Amino acid sequence: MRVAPGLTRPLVVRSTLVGDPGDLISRLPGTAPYAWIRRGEGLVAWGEAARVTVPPGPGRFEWARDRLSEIFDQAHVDDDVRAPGSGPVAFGSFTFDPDSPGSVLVVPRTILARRGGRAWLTTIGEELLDPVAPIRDPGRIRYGDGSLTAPEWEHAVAQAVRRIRSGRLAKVVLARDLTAVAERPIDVRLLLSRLAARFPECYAFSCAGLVGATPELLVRHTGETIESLVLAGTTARGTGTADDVARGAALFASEKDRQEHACAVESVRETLGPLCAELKVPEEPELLVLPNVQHLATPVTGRLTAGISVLDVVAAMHPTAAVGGTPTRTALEVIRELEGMDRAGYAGPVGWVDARGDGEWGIALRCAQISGSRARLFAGGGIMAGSDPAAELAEAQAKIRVMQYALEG
Ligand SMILES: C=C(O[C@@H]1C=C(C(=O)O)C=C[C@H]1O)C(=O)O
Repeated sequence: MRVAPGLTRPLVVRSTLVGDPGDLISRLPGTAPYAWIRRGEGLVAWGEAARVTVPPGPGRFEWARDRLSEIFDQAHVDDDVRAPGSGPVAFGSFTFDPDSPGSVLVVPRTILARRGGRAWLTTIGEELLDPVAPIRDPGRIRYGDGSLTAPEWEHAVAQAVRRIRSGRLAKVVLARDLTAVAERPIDVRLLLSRLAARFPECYAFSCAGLVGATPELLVRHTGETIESLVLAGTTARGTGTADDVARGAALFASEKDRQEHACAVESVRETLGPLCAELKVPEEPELLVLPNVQHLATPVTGRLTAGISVLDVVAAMHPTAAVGGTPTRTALEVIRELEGMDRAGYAGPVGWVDARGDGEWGIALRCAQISGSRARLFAGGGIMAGSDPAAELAEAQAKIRVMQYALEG
């Protein structure tokens, strides 16, 4: 754990109600912004009061929770707001693979939040004046292959299908990466504002260089209540209304996609069941229509038995079969073997947690890892016995377009 220079421990935290701050993203000063926003509500943050660098390995979520509790328990908190996300908050990103380095929790120095029509400001230590630097366009973007070319990735999908047909596993999610190089440094705020405007249904997020707009809520924890939105099963948007509706109906009727979705819902039911006194899982999925794709979606709600942190729920749930596969352990082996890359934060949990243990965590999809003028874009899809490599490649490309749009407008 590291406390920022110039700050004393214990941290001195103050949350106060403020007038409507307008568009939250426009208030971000520029360097290393943090964000979690949906439909104009959520949290933006900047600066760094403390950082927990999480070592890889089993038990990493519990380890991170304990280090964070040490910081939060000692803090002097003056909180007039008393809402989920008021008082000290940590933003976090965990790698998909427990054995990969790069998981982190950061307690920002300044947080601006809006929830249910109220807005508040949380500051740690002395209030700093953070001038908002103008947003700059990154200029032309040049793309390149990541670890695998498109044909190599199709080949990996075909191999996954063979492993599934041989009975080794029922489902595996395979992903690929693309590289992007801009003419100038990439301003995360530009990506966030484009994503939030175009994908208001999704959670626009930014944490430690991982930026995206995910439709998939891993878990929202408020008091005793938890919510999750399970996604799996995807089709493209149509060329017109009739085509759009027909594609949605075909997705809903597709046995392959319904089975793929059922795997994801089952993995969530199995992990949340033991934690909940009550768990509601609808019998049938809904259709979630996004600007680029349509998904089968199941909203799950539950009431927790014990007062546990959202990080404990994340620990139990990750990786769901929406991004890993069924059975999980075999799917992880196949992913490591066939993808030829480290997913880093892609498909890992990303979100925030407060000192009460409330928080919101998504699965980091439709995202890119940004570093200066470079980006690594990721997307994938669930592979079943009936998957067609060319169709899977097209689906991954449709998903990757989210971040291409964020970069290019
Ligand atoms: C793996 C991704 O998305 C996941 C896979 C889906 C699918 O295969 O149908 C749908 C939603 C997500 O759970 C991605 O966006 O990269």
